[in-house]
Amino acid sequence: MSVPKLVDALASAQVLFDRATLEAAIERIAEDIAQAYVEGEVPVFLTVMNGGLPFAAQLAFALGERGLDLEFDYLHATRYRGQTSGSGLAWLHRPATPLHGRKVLLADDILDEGHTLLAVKHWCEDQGATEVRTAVLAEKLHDRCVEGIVADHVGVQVPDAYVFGYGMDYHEQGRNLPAIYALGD
Ligand SMILES: O=P(O)(O)OC[C@H]1O[C@H](OP(=O)(O)OP(=O)(O)O)[C@H](O)[C@@H]1O
Ligand code: HPA
Repeated sequence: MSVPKLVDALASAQVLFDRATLEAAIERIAEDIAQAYVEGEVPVFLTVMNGGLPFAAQLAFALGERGLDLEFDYLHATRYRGQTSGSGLAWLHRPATPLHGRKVLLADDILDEGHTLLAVKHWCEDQGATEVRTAVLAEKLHDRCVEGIVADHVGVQVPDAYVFGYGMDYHEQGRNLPAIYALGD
């Protein structure tokens, strides 16, 4: 089966948030997060790959600028696998850093139905993390979110449409677009 083309999606897509707006949102999140830790604390900073990568990188710099050191690790859990609707969550990589007794800061691109963040948060707690703080660049507005998960820090709210760019893929394309787009009809 042929892969839908990014160029065709872009032709009918709508820009929801441009780069400057997203960068400002990340600075705002960083300000709040930096205040949530006491001096000298070093949380384990877990990037949820792949989509969380651009957001996590920018957030990490913004936190470094504010004097918060981070211990980096990452995980890869996926339930969309390049498609525009989700199914069962598959773990492709788990963090190697022991989480027992540690504070964890999770960074992901989007909280949509919430299954991914909820499962990852529970897993960190099962590993013995003393606190799991969650930060997402975007939160999708609808009433299909699984119970028990609310992101602690949210950059922007997006409408109930498939969105891509700034880490999020359109059939594994467009992750490095420096804006968030909503897919058109
Ligand atoms: O709130 P949910 O409905 O669970 O969806 C959110 C998750 O879906 C996307 O990951 P995806 O499965 O597409 O993996 P990817 O980051 O590798 O693209 C996104 O990066 C989040 O991790
Ligand atoms: O709207 C979305 N776009 C990209 N990836 C996603 N993962 C969950 N929802 C989305």
